[in-house]
Amino acid sequence: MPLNRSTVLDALDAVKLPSGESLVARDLVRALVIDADSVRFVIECATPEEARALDAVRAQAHDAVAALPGVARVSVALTAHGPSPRQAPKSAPQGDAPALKIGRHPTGDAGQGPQRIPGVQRILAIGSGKGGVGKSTVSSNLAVALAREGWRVGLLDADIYGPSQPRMMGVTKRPASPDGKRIVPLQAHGVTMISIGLMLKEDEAVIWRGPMLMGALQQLLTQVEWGELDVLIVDMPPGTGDIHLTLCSKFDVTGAIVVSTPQDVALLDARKALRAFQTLKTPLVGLVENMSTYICPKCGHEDHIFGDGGVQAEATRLDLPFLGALPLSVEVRLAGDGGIPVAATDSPVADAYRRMARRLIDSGF
Ligand SMILES: Nc1ncnc2c1ncn2[C@@H]1O[C@H](COP(=O)(O)OP(=O)(O)OP(=O)(O)O)[C@@H](O)[C@H]1O
Repeated sequence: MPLNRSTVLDALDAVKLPSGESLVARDLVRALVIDADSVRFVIECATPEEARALDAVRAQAHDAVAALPGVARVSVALTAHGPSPRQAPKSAPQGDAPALKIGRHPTGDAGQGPQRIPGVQRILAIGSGKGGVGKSTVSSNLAVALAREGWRVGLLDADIYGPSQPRMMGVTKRPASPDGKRIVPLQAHGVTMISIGLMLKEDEAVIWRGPMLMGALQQLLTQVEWGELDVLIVDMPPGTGDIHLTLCSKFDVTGAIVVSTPQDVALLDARKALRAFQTLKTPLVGLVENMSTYICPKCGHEDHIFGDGGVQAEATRLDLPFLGALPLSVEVRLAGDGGIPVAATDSPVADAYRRMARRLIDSGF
């Protein structure tokens, strides 16, 4: 019997949960990677409590796969979608940083051209001209909205100097690195994610420049076990710099989205970000207007406090798709701070993200 995805899933189908259902029938198996004689996968539970209760199941799953002909190594990680209900995520990562040195000089691939990541269909960079316009908020919510539309989504927080995805996605667990080389990503709200913020030791400041920064990004892209993904969203640092250069020149980036608020000054900066992606020959997938209108939570009155329709007009001027406008809403901020992105809720803003995700999928980018 050849070792492949279906033989592994058949073996896992025989592993039963305490409820009597199989692991496969409950759809808990994620990020299955078969690499020659080694098999890796993740059992993703709904809550940390459920994950803790399944430790014995994890061991049975390990043994079931290890018993298959041709398997020499098995690695099984047990993760949860997100934090327990009612438990606010703590901002500092819990536990020790993984035994993996992150941050190094890039390894050479001179002359090979842009690299693809095995199993990853598309890489989508999300950038902005300046900080604070909501690029990370849009990245996490779009990731969740795409996952809710059925896509297999990865999220890489490449905002090296200000990683905010652990807080926004409610993840505080350290990623594991069983062999000091591969990094097992985390799961939250249906999204496979990693952030440089989860990889660093306590109090370790990132003071890297140039090559070290490029090497760290290269490690996160190539050493994380992303599994099969329809899209890997990369939350870029604001502005333009070494991370942009590395991502867009060394990797086969399918497209970029630029987020801006409607003010003229923000748009001026957004133009710089657009030009940087164009210079790097990264196709522009579209523009997003964040903090578009303000809806008063008390009276429902809608105000264009940062101006009106500026990003849409810019998209028309540049002949680029306009992917949508998102309101300035306290609910968005509270959701982000609480580790449950608004797109994971049933708020009207979640609907705006759902429409944006649909537009993106339908664009066939
Ligand atoms: N539509 C919105 N309504 C209300 N608050 C928002 C909205 N979008 C973002 N915010 C809040 O604004 C702050 C900045 O957002 P975010 O971190 O996403 O910006 P950013 O562009 O990624 O900034 P940086 O790159 O500097 O990290 C956060 O507190 C976030 O919760």
